[in-house]
Amino acid sequence: MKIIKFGGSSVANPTNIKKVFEILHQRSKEGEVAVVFSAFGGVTEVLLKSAEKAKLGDKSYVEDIKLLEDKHFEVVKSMIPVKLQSPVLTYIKLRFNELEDLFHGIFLIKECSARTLDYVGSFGERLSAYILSELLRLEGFPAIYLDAREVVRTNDRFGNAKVDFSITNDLIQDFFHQNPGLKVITGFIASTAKGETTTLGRSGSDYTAAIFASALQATSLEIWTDVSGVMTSDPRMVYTAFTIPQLSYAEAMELSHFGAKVIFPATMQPAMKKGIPIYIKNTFEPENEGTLINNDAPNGKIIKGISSMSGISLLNVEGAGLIEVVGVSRRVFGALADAGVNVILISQASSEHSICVAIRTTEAGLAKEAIEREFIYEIRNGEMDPVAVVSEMAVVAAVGENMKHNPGASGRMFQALGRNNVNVFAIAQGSSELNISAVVSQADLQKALNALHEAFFLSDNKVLHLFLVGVGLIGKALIKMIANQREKLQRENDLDIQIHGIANSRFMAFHEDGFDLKNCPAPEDAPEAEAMDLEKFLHQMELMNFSNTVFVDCTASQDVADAYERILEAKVAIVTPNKKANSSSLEKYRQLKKLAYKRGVKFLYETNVAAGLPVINTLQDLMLSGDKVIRIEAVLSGSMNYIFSEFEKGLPFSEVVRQAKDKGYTEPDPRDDLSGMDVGRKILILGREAEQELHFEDISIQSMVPEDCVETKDVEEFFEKLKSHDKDFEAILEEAKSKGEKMRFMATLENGKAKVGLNSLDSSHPFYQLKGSDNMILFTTERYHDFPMIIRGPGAGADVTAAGVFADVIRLGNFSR
Ligand SMILES: NC(=O)C1=CN([C@@H]2O[C@H](COP(=O)(O)OP(=O)(O)OC[C@H]3O[C@@H](n4cnc5c(N)ncnc54)[C@H](O)[C@@H]3O)[C@@H](O)[C@H]2O)C=CC1
Ligand SMILES: N[C@@H](CC=O)C(=O)O
Ligand code: NA
Repeated sequence: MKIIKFGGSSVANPTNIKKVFEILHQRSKEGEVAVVFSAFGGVTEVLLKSAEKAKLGDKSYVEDIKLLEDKHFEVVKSMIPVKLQSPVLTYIKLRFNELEDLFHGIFLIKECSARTLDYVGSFGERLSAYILSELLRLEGFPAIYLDAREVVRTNDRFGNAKVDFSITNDLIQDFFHQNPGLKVITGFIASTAKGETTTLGRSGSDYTAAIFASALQATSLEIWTDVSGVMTSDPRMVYTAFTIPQLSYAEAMELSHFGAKVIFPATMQPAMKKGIPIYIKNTFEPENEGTLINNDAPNGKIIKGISSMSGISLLNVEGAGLIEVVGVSRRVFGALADAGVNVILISQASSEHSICVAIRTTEAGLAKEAIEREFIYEIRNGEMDPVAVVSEMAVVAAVGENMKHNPGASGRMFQALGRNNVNVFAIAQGSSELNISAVVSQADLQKALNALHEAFFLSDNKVLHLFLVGVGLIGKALIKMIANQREKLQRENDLDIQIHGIANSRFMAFHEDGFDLKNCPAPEDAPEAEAMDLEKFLHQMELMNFSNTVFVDCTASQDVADAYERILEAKVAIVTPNKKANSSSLEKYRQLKKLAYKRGVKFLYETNVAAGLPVINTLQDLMLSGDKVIRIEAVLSGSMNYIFSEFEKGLPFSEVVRQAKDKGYTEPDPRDDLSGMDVGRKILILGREAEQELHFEDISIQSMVPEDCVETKDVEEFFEKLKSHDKDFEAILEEAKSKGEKMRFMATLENGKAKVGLNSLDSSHPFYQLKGSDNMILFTTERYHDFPMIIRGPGAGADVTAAGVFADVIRLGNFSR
């Protein structure tokens, strides 16, 4: 015998009911079944609310009841042939006549006792199970309607009655013995010995099913609902949550105690006692295996699920007067119990200085008052502080039997929370080691759940959540590279990269699950694109509150760079090719580094200098290993090197500058390159990385921008004007040529002073050989003294730059968890 229970959503309308029949056809082929039904979706709520309305003298209950009647009529009219409808419609009509009388009575006397309310509530299941039994007969099942009030005996605690199992079991067994056929049972309702109607409380229909399963020694109990079993976490907050295939009874109890409201622990009790396996299945996705709850859930992962509870407040009872005083906790919890406050979590440190309890925020005022009343004298005498209440809290809990055998569970849990900047306010773990709970702020809940979910379930895959500002040349190339490498990274590096936010200077867009990177839209073409607003962009990034969030700045914008402090402060890592932050004031540069360190996040900017060439990392390694930089000589501009080496071939200067821009070597505004500003910024950054106190004013820069080209209204006009100077540049070229030399735009740094400008070099100089967008950096240090360390290669362009940014992102993967 198998007991199968369908919830309200499974029988909410004819379409759903047909799905239920398919399942029952299939199940009854496998052996004997009995079926328990809830009321049609939403019916019980309306009944109870209408009773409340009637009690308050609100006549609109009449319409509510009429609508309910229609709802039931409709099911019959659409599912039963006209000729056969009459007796079923009559049954419904009679029940609603009864209901009308009942409500009229409530309306008149303005009173509705718990007993009456149970009677009102019983109509939902009585109607649904009766109608469904008739429908099942038409479907060819030998269906027998069973009003559970005939067999389930309870005491008279109306609203939440206690079952008398010895009588109930006998009655159920007798009924089944005497009535062969498919029993179609009303969930939720029962009766007292005197025949008064009672109900079984929250999730009462599940309980009914478990009672029958237990009485009949069923082989299994199936609970069919609208979700595919118990999930690893709340899928509305954790998009990667998945169905847990198997749970032990204890694990299911722990999980459902918190967020996972698929089953209600008490309802499992009768089935659990008999060791009957419980399946949680989805009526709308019957092929999904769902969750099996039984005694021998295999222990694979360290934990089975992560649940949560919102709307929590923390009460802190604290004071020197508590130390080594016996009976304090009895008084605290006694006061709370007397006030009817439910305690969700308790934590007391061994110093005994404070006791901390988590309760529902709705009960916080009451709780504070109750404790302060109890300790009125201690508080007056200053032995104890007034009770501190912190609201807007939530509880997250990692649940699983396997934690008993795994010392690393709490380490992993708190590491994941800490790394993601989730502050933990209180911790509790029972000695059963089935559950570790932490109290966090409500604002951090989603991040906490995701961080834990990743740490425990996706541990084979770290996920970086990117927010990319500046989808220009470099930004686009970066997206393409990530798209192409993503699978390999997942497979071979256990790393996944998702992009949740994209922006250019005009538009921004977001995607909860991450954009489809193979077909990533431009920000302006993305669904729900909106005008770019940096403040809003950051706010949205913070709201999404992912673990391992990375802000990628591929703009050349000062405004974006100015936001880095705030971003690091929020424990979000930054990767950027934008030089503006590191080349602003020395204090700012130092402050950003300090902040990143303090907040435990990375700020990576390898592409600030020489694009993807490993210059910054190399210099940092030299410094960390104790070397000292004596001199840096470098060609640091890909565009300037391209311009001056291509120019030799005979094209007009302005034309070559345009080519450099078209090839993606220049800054968004090529005057930044020609003016030496870009190289100035780079040598400044190198100097600072070499631990020198370098300010921008310490750099002398020779600009190559003719005076009348400085103030042009846009880049086009600049190119126009530049043409008129082609002759001047040719003259410079001729002079170098006449000496057998080449022009190189260089930067040098020595003795705390930096110089940037055009030099004419003979063939003995290492820079003489440079071609195209090449950069070359010579580090003369204490260790590399006689011969400098040399780094050379293309130092500008979309691919080499995006690749450098990408490498920084991948590097972050090594730090994250
Ligand atoms: N092109 C190259 O070879 C190299 C470039 N870089 C740096 O990479 C950065 C990007 O360069 P490119 O992609 O070539 O420039 P780009 O002009 O093609 O792209 C810049 C993007 O940033 C967006 N943007 C500008 N201000 C913005 C703001 N306030 N908010 C949002 N978006 C904004 C623009 O709309 C554009 O989409 C620059 O900082 C540049 O110095 C670094 C190394 C090499
Ligand atoms: N415009 C720069 C590239 C970015 O740093 C260059 O030409 O080197
Ligand atoms: Na670099």
